[in-house]
Amino acid sequence: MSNADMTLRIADLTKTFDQPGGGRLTVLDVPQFEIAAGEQVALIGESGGGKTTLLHLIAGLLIPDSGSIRVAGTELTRLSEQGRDRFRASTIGYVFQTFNLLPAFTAIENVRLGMTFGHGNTDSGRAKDLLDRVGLADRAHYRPSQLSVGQQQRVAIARSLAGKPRLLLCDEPTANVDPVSAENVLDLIRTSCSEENIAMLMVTHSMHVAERFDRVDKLEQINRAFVTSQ
Ligand SMILES: Nc1ncnc2c1ncn2[C@@H]1O[C@H](COP(=O)(O)OP(=O)(O)OP(=O)(O)O)[C@@H](O)[C@H]1O
Repeated sequence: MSNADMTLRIADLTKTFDQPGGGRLTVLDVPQFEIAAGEQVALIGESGGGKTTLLHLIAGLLIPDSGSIRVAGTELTRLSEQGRDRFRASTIGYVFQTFNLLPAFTAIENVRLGMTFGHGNTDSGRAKDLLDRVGLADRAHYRPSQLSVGQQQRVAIARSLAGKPRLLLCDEPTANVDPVSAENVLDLIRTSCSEENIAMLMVTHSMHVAERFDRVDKLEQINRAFVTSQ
């Protein structure tokens, strides 16, 4: 496929960390990893293998030792830290296992924050639509502590979509919610990405989640470095 058809294109990526006992640990050595526009990919792998590290690199929260990371045609490794922050806000959505909502703000304010970082001004209509889409129109003015855990995760999903990202990164988004909410969360993310043609990479430990995806990649298959904490 051509560059234009690829939302994510990684080449010859390496990432090492200092080890507490001295020396450096190579966590990632990925010759090639690509996600096409609108494609949905589940990433599975052993604990400590480097899945979260890979998501952080793609989000520009970490920088690699070497290699190339292109997201929607932009080479992240050429951007400054500020440039990466700006690019992330406008182009990448991130759903965390632990939601990361701001406790002092209501549901709708949390969703709007996903836009302020991206475009400077907020679109109240879209924030409302997103809360409606995740089934929380009647909870718009509740703070996170006044919401159930599953509802908090749905607010976090609405926030991640607020800036109209091209790529959504999800790190175990169903790990902390009950099985019924997990199904809802998964459906919601997948449907929202399909509707807005957002490419998506979801890290999961759950085979139940992974088997819902057409494409399931094992980190061990794309990563020549092999690290495990088990
Ligand atoms: N800042 C850091 N400094 C040193 N080592 C680190 C750092 N961050 C991660 N590592 C190491 O990198 C490896 C990969 O960690 P990472 O969190 O990416 O794994 P993971 O596949 O997401 O694991 P899990 O499935 O358990 O969440 C681990 O061995 C970890 O100890």
